[in-house]
Amino acid sequence: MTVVLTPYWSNGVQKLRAMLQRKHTLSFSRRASNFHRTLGTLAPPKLPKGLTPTVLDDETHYARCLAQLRSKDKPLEKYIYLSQLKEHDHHMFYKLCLHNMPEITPLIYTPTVGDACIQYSHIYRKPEGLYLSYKDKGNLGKIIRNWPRLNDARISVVTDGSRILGLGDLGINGMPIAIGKLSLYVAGAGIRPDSTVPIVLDLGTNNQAFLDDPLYLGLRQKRISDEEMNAFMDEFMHEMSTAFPKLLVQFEDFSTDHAFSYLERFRNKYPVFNDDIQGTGAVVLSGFLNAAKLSSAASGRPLSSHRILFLGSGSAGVGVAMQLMSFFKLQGLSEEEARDRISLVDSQGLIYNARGPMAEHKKFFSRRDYAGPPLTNLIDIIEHVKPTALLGLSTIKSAFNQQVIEAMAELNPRPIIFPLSNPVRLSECEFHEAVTWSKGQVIFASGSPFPVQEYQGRTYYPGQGNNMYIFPGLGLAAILSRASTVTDIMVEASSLGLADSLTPEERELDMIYPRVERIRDISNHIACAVIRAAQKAGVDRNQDLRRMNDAQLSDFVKSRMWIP
Ligand SMILES: NC(=O)c1ccc[n+]([C@@H]2O[C@H](COP(=O)([O-])OP(=O)(O)OC[C@H]3O[C@@H](n4cnc5c(N)ncnc54)[C@H](O)[C@@H]3O)[C@@H](O)[C@H]2O)c1
Ligand SMILES: O=C(O)C[C@H](O)C(=O)O
Ligand SMILES: [Mg+2]
Repeated sequence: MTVVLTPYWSNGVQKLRAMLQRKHTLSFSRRASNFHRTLGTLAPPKLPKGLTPTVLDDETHYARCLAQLRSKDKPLEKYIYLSQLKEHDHHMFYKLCLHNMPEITPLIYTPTVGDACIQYSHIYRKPEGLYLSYKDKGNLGKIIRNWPRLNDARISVVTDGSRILGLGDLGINGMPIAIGKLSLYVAGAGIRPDSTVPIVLDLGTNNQAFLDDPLYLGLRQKRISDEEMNAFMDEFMHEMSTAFPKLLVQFEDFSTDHAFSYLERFRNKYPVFNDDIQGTGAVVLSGFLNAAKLSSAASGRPLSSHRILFLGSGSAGVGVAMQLMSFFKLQGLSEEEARDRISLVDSQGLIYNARGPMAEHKKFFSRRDYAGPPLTNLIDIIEHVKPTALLGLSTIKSAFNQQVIEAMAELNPRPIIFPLSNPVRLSECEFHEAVTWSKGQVIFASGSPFPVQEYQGRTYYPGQGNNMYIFPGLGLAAILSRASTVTDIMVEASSLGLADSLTPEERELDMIYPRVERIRDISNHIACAVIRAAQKAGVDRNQDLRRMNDAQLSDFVKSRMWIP
């Protein structure tokens, strides 16, 4: 056996202990002779004094870390603990994640990551990603090349912090969103930790409280103009593609206008996708496919007869509405007919043509068959549209109140209610409310997690309609197939793959999304579907995968997943 001691010594005694423990179970300082025997001819190294007599073995240390985590009362303290664990021992961090997904996901991701963002400049310990500011313009290439693992980089989540969850403009404090998404890439799809690059673009902030906060880490200036931002983004994307030729870029939490405009500007030039538009669209289409079947089974009405009402018409609302067009097209409806099944509401009420000028992204779904007067009350809108499904991407807490849920339950034996805004405190309604007010009939999915609910002797399982089910598998597929672009068909394939991944037991329980504990299997399933879609579109630069049959492809995807 070859044992190279030097690097372990230089890295510290704890790592030597960990290495030894992985191979042997000996108590290092007490049994030096044993140690000597096990390592053959190597002389026992001189140990620094003062170590614990018990060697850390993985299982005991895992139990210790979990106990340390659980000993903290506040989610934000748990977040800080986990960040430090990740920095110091990323194997243990991901082991904890993988074995406790339902407990840890809400800590490293929504809802706690929202608090971590708000507090970021206060809880900050050390840099955890790449920070590029407007002051660096003209020099972005040099700074990007400072990234220590240039050749390993495969996936970057980039935010400009301008619309973090439903919390608004958080400037440079958006960094934890990029970090959290990438942690889920690693946990959920086995992307190698070394290949992830979290990036925040600091282009100023319009958040006055942050500008006034002496601890705020970002530039102390208002956001730059659209023209300045376009020039910055062009330089940024160009430099990223030359520094990291194999990188996929995920745009995250850009304010709605920029979310749409940068997706259009770059999607045919570089491998990029927008998580809030495309990832959310895919995850909701998937849940809706399963929900509509349950709802139609109860009502006896065909799938093609569903009508969907959206509260919220930003990047997420419109992104989901666009993706749900596929639901109706899959039922044989034309583009026109599909569009007529979808109605959108924004802060001024139902969106219709005669209302007057509107943002570009709202025009497609603006109703032509209604001339006014303006409908601003949600109950009036529900009575007018008679939806089978009500989806919330509005950031308006409690917008789906008792009256709203009861109105939906009156119209439908099994109403579909998806309050998708994040974090949990901005959710349009809570799970227990939807269950109680609909008398147990609701088919429910929310953006952030809610606990399981008992109602009249039955257990109800909330779905989590969050893009976290999609992006890990979609990203893994794009990386393994070396996709030159991320096409709409690939995004749709991720959605159909997810819808298809429920087990018979999950379906039996009326679940519309699979259990998050199975995330790696789900990501594998999604990745295979997306790779096939990339192959059909001819955007796969790694064409070796074309020769594999489905079983071989799935084994290959699994074999490429990093395991802590
Ligand atoms: N579940 C998920 O996976 C997921 C994914 C992406 C975004 N989201 C959530 O969706 C929400 C919206 O994101 P976005 O990017 O579209 O933001 P956005 O700010 O662009 O959109 C919000 C929309 O809500 C509308 N709105 C605001 N107040 C309203 C009111 N009183 N009545 C009706 N409509 C109102 C606005 O007009 C706008 O159309 C956020 O909370 C975000 O966290 C969830
Ligand atoms: O980050 C999330 O939890 C989902 C989504 O991307 C959002 O912006 O809300
Ligand atoms: Mg987002």
